Order: sequence, then C-alpha cells, then structure tokens
Amino acid sequence: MRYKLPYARSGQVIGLLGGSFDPAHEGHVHITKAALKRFGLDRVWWLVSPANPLKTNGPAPLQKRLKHAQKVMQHPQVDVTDLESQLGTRYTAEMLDRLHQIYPGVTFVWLMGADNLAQFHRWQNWQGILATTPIGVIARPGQRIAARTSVAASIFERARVPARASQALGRVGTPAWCFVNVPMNDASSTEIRNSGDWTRE
Ligand SMILES: Nc1ncnc2c1ncn2[C@@H]1O[C@H](COP(=O)(O)OP(=O)(O)OP(=O)(O)O)[C@@H](O)[C@H]1O
Ligand SMILES: O=C(O)c1ccc[n+]([C@@H]2O[C@H](COP(=O)([O-])O)[C@@H](O)[C@H]2O)c1
Repeated sequence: MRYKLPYARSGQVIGLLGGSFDPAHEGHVHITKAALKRFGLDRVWWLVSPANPLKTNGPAPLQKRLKHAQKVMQHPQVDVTDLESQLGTRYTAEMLDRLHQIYPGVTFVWLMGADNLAQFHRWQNWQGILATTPIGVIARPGQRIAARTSVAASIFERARVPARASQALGRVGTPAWCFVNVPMNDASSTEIRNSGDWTRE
C-alpha cells in the first residue's frame, strides 16, 4: 500500500494532535498554537481519526471532517492529515509504534487537552504510550482538576516535567508528561453539534 505521509527530518520534534474533529474548531487551533510555542515543537500534525475507540456514536464521515479541519487550521507549521486511516490502525498505541518505525530519529510528542488526560488510563496500552512518547497536556476549561488528579497523573507523578521546563519535553527521555496552563478557549465540538451547525450525515 502506498502512503501519502507528511515529511519529517531526523532530529525534529513533531507534536501529534489526534482527535475526532467532529467538527474542528477554534479551541483546536488555539491549543495547537500554544503547543508549538510551549513544547518547543518544529511542527504539529493533526490526526483526524476514523473513530475514537471509546466513543459509541460514530462521527461524521472522515472526508467531511478532514476537509473542514483543513479549512479551519491553516498555519505554516501544521499539517492536517488522515494518517491513522492511511496506516489502518485503530488504537493510538499501535499507530505510534508504526510512526516510530517509519520515522526513526524523529521525536513525537502526543498532545491532548486536559479532558483527555482524565480518561487516559482507559486507552489501550496507555502505559506503553507513556514509555515511548512524551505527552503534552494543555489546559481546558473545567478540566484542570480532573486532569491533575487523574489515574495517569498519579501513577506517573515522577515523570512530570514542570511547566517551566515545558520547552524540553521532547528531549528529556520517556516517560515524560507536562501540563501547561495557557489562556483557555471554551470551544467544543459537542456544543457546535448541539447548535445544529454541523450534522453527522
Ligand atoms: N477548547 C479546548 N481546549 C483544550 N483542548 C481541547 C479543546 N477542544 C478540544 N481539545 C482537545 O483536542 C483534542 C481533540 O478533541 P476533539 O476533536 O474530541 O474535540 P472536542 O471539542 O473535545 O469534541 P467532543 O465535544 O465531541 O468530545 C482532544 O485532546 C481535546 O482534549
Ligand atoms: O487508543 C485508544 O485506546 C484511544 C482511546 C480514546 C481516544 N483515543 C484517541 O484520542 C484522540 C482524541 O479523541 P477524541 O475523540 O477525544 O477527539 C484520538 O486520536 C483518538 O483516536 C485513543
């Protein structure tokens, strides 16, 4: 199978923002720009997922979400991709293993909003993800406490990189995770869907 994968050079630090993006919104754009600055990233790749394994309701068709995300996120250091669908992986741990094989010498930093850290211990092989991939967590309204007191944060407390050292997240080895408090944006896909401006058809 031939892939159309984004380019990365050995030595680069690439942030990965995986998501349903059903639909993409200003909050995603906001945390991407914050992550580029705060985690010292060379680029960010958005990974528009075929489906979140923990969500029961299927999202809108991938091509619709991808096209919309490409319109919403336009930045010289960001690529909006359907990498997971191209690789045919379902779980993040599996997909990261493939990326580490395909891009030796590149450091990937997995990005997530604080709400995802609160749930992270439910992901398949989540401890394996932390063993290979630094994680950058960005504040989200109403989610800071849930993230800080989450199972993953407690078990991996000693792997936490202080926010003042966030620029080094991709270079300190694994396991490593860092929570940064940035000015927050309260956009959410659920709210947009509830307003009727985006249908899953
Ligand atoms: N406003 C925001 N602030 C911080 N992080 C966010 C924000 N919106 C989304 N994220 C993060 O972006 C990633 C992808 O999010 P997703 O596509 O699920 O959007 P969402 O708005 O959370 O969607 P939904 O409401 O359907 O759960 C996740 O890591 C999520 O935590
Ligand atoms: O691998 C897992 O078990 C897993 C469980 C839940 C979510 N994820 C990934 O987390 C990312 C955020 O998902 P979402 O739906 O909150 O935008 C997206 O890339 C999902 O594929 C991954």
